[in-house]
Amino acid sequence: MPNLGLTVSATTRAPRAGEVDGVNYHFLSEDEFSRRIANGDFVEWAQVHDHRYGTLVQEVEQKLSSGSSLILEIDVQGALNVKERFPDSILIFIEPPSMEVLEQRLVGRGSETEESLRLRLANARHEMSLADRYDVRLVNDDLDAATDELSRVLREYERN
Ligand SMILES: Nc1ncnc2c1ncn2[C@@H]1O[C@H](COP(=O)(O)OP(=O)(O)OP(=O)(O)O)[C@@H](O)[C@H]1O
Ligand SMILES: Nc1nc2c(ncn2[C@@H]2O[C@H](COP(=O)(O)O)[C@@H](O)[C@H]2O)c(=O)[nH]1
Repeated sequence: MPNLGLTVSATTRAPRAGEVDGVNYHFLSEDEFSRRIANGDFVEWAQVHDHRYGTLVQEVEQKLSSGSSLILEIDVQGALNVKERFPDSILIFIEPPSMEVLEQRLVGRGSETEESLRLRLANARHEMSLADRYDVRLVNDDLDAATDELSRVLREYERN
């Protein structure tokens, strides 16, 4: 398995129950996020759903300097920007088995209002319409099977 580092993004979204600052995200105020943009601190950032999310240059440099390849878990806008800036990057589109299953999962998480649930589902539909711009598509039905498939894809790209 390749040596992989997962970057911790910055976001203006409020932490969910159990989320820890610096582990799940760097949780920033709107002002701080704007200041970081002006400072050139982001490799990419995007407005996703109702909040801003971005990949910090510092996170990327830190992980790369430790010899890791990087995984960015980011939205479609961010992914396409990264591909343009780093053409060697591999875009893997991880999709739910169906919109119904995605809705059940989001409702089960208990994190969304009716309004934010509708917004996330509409955005998911839009993101899925762009999935053919990705290098690989992977259906996340059974979690263990999807994890195995992701490992297989990563190993395959590591070899090439
Ligand atoms: N294979 C799976 N089986 C069961 N539940 C899953 C599986 N994969 C993800 N989930 C759960 O589904 C919910 C939604 O996950 P997902 O990553 O799609 O959410 P999200 O990050 O909010 O989506 P988005 O990228 O659209 O913002 C989470 O609670 C997650 O734990
Ligand atoms: N363009 C970016 N998108 C990001 C980044 N970090 C996360 N995300 C995407 O945001 C949504 C919502 O995430 P959630 O934690 O609120 O459910 C999801 O699609 C993430 O992939 C980022 O740094 N840049």
